[in-house]
Amino acid sequence: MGNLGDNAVEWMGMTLGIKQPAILPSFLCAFKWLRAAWSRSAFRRSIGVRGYNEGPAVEPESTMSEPAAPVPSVDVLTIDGPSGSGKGTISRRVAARLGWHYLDSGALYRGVGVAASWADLDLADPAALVRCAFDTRIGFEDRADGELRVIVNGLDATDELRTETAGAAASAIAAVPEVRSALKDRQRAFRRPPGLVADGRDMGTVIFPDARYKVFLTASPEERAERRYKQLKDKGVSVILDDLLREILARDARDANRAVAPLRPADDAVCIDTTGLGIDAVVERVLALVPAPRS
Ligand SMILES: Nc1ncnc2c1ncn2[C@@H]1O[C@H](COP(=O)(O)OP(=O)(O)OP(=O)(O)O)[C@@H](O)[C@H]1O
Ligand SMILES: Nc1ccn([C@@H]2O[C@H](COP(=O)(O)O)[C@@H](O)[C@H]2O)c(=O)n1
Repeated sequence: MGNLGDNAVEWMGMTLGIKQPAILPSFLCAFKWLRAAWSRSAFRRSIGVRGYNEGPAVEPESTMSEPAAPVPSVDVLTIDGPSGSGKGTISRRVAARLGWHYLDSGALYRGVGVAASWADLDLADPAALVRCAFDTRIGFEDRADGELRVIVNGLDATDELRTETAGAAASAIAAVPEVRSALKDRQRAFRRPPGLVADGRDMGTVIFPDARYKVFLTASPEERAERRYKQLKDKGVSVILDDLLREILARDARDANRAVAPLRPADDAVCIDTTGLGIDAVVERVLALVPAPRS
């Protein structure tokens, strides 16, 4: 398997079966960055600079059984990318800095996957999975220590959700088109003033195609596996690095090659390769795209 995470063009090349010369992806990414920066600054001039609003960075309680109508006028920053590229970490920090809401869309897929396994559902039974997607209550609690806890059907399932087993189950059910449809409105319901940072695989392409700001994060598979390894080790979970790398590559391949909403950068996304870049540096790179006064 080639390096899946270097940049957006490589992802597209993989999907199309084209092998890109090594230099081309970086060049095209840089070109896209410049083009996007140009159009954003032109747009900014036409509307003026928005004000800063204080607001919760995290959806306090799921509204999933009663999705609100989407509010297209509310600013959205989408952050898509493969597993371990840092979407969750960067999105939470950026949302906190902007005072915007935050949507961890992967937690929805993971939550449904875990609920399906609790109910002993057959992952190959789409009808049962769709029912489960509609019935599962998923809420988020922002802890004082900055950790986001995920509550599935009233139970704190955060630790179970973060396992690679839950990730693989989520990836399997996420390939079922009807499950994706069932979760669409729930995700759009997170779009509320003053703004939303949404992380996932199809935030910029399918769920919020009209988002004003779009980022696609990548990093080499090896670095992503190392990050995950360290993350799990810090939590006292014993894992083997090579196994993690294999699992991450398998999940990336499934997410990128599925028929519906495959993992890929939106045409107007800014690609950031975070290999060798620290968290703070990535946060600043993302914040630089959003022209709002902030602390
Ligand atoms: N730029 C970075 N440099 C070093 N470590 C990072 C960086 N970004 C994220 N990390 C760390 O990598 C780990 C995985 O990050 P995170 O969970 O945010 O990735 P993700 O893209 O949301 O993954 P997934 O899609 O599997 O949920 C975390 O421990 C996080 O602290
Ligand atoms: N917008 C999304 C978000 C997630 N998925 C699927 O869920 C899996 C777990 O997501 P994490 O971000 O928590 O790692 C992921 O591998 C995808 O299969 C999705 O399809 N669309």
